[in-house]
Order: sequence, then structure tokens, then C-alpha cells
Amino acid sequence: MSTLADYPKIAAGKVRELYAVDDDHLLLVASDRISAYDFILDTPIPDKGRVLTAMSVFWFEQLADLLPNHLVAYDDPRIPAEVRGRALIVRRLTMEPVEAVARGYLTGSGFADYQRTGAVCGVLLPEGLPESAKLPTPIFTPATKAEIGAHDENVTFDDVAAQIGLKQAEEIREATLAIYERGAQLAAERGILLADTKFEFGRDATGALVLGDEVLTPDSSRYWPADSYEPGRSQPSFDKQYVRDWLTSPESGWDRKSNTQPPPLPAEVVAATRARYVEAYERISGRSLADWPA
Ligand SMILES: CCOC(=O)Cn1cc(-c2ncnc(N)c2C#N)cn1
Repeated sequence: MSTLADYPKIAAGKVRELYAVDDDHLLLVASDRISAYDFILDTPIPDKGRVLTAMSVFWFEQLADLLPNHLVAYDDPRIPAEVRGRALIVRRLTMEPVEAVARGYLTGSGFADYQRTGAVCGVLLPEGLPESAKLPTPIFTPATKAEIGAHDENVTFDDVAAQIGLKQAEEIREATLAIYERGAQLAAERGILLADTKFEFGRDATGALVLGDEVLTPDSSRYWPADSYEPGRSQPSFDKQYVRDWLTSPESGWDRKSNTQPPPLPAEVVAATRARYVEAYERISGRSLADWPA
């Protein structure tokens, strides 16, 4: 059995790492780390990495009829025991330099751009939309990947076409919107609104577009509980709201405006947050986390 030390680390994000397995395969590892208010918190959420990995695998399976994906294996001797259940063997792609974002609702940087310009990534929207409004139709709002710690920069479709070619940009926009529609439909049927999501695509040796990265997870998407949806204000996050509420409560002693590292989370906030991740997975997939490798 391999160990993680056998594999050179080739990329790292806030909560994930990417290792080289061989010339054709990578190991994509999801940690139990959680970020909030742009900080990586000191306290991990047990099983968060496992839940988000299981969720990506569920979605890769659901979306396989739409386009190919990079998943090779999730239970495999090349996966070190220490990360089993929260790591994927994926095939090495030539990644497209685009954060492929689809938005079905107006929030976050999209709402901020809309308030300033009436548009998001060059897509003009109707006037007078409130925060969290459901958009008349989902929109493709690409971004360029920022350095760790910085926010991605929203760009226009034409910017993407200029960078990677018109046909390639159209292919990514079409795939992004098709996958979003499929994900939003399935999630809504299970009482969860998929407000927006971010995909990363690559190309295989034949030039075919392949879905990479994580897919439709609460880290790459905004999941909102449908039963509390109310336009005109920000919405509670399905998975992170307990953390956000505690950090901004007097009990934490933390001042969000202080730009200081948030304090460790109390056990009950960790437990409630873990339960929300498990609930999101089990409601969306109809599967039990107990059946997923650990
Ligand atoms: C720490 C996590 O970083 C990323 O996921 C971003 N990233 C993805 C790749 C990548 N590169 C080649 N082939 C792939 N299948 C992938 C994937 N996924 C590189 N960086």
C-alpha cells in the first residue's frame, strides 16, 4: 500500500491537496478543514473530506451522460490508508484556465457586480433584482483563478474566448450550464437550492472536454435550505451557518472586522456542522455515508 509521502504534492488549496501518482494519474485529497470568512479555521470537521469526496463521486456518476470526467477510482490500492475515503485517483488533464461558474441566484460577488453595473460578467440582468433573487435563467459567470487567499476575478465570456478560443469557451459555457441545471433540479427535489457552483474542466490527449476538480459540493457551491429561502436578504448556508453564527456571536469573542484568526470552534458547533454535511450528502445522493469507505 502506498503512503502519501510516496507522492509529490503538485498543488494545494485551502482545504485540498493534489499529488502526482504517475505520469497519467493524480491523487486529489480533501481534508477535514473548513474555511469561514476567508479564514481556514483551526478546528477540523470530522468526515467533511469524506462527505465532499463521496458527493463528487455521486455527481460524477449522475453527470456521466452529459460529459466525461476525470474520476478513475475512489477505493484503490494507490490511495494511502490515511486518506482513504477522502481521496480520488483522477486522470491527469490539461486544465483550462477558467473557473467555470454557473449562477441560478443572485448573491455574493455576482450580486455585488450587479449592484454596481446591472450585469454580472457582462451578462445584463433585469433591473430591480433583490439579493438572492432567482435569475430568469441560470447564467455563465466565469472567473480567473486567484492566488491563494485572494478572490477570483469575474471576467466576461469574451475574455474567456480571447484567452482559450471561441469554440472552447462555448463548449465550457454549454457544459457548465447543463451540469448546473441537472444539479439544481436534483437538489431542489430534495429541498436544497443550488444557488451557484464552480467547475474546473480539462482536456484529455484527444482534446475532449473533461470535467475535473470537485463537483457540486458545498465547498464549490452555495447550498441553501429551500424551506427558509426568502429573496431580499442573504440566505443561510446549508452547511456553514452554525459556524458563521457562532463566530459572529458574542460567545466566540471574535470580531469579524478585526481580520484576526477566528477562535477554535466548540464541540457542539463541530458536531452540528458535521451533521449538516452528512445530511446534505445523504439527502442529495439517497445514500448512507456509513456505506462510504473510511
Ligand atoms: C488542490 C486542488 O487544486 C485543484 O484542484 C486545482 N487543480 C486541478 C488540477 C488538475 N490537473 C490535472 N489533471 C486534473 N485532473 C486536475 C484536477 N482536478 C491542477 N490543479
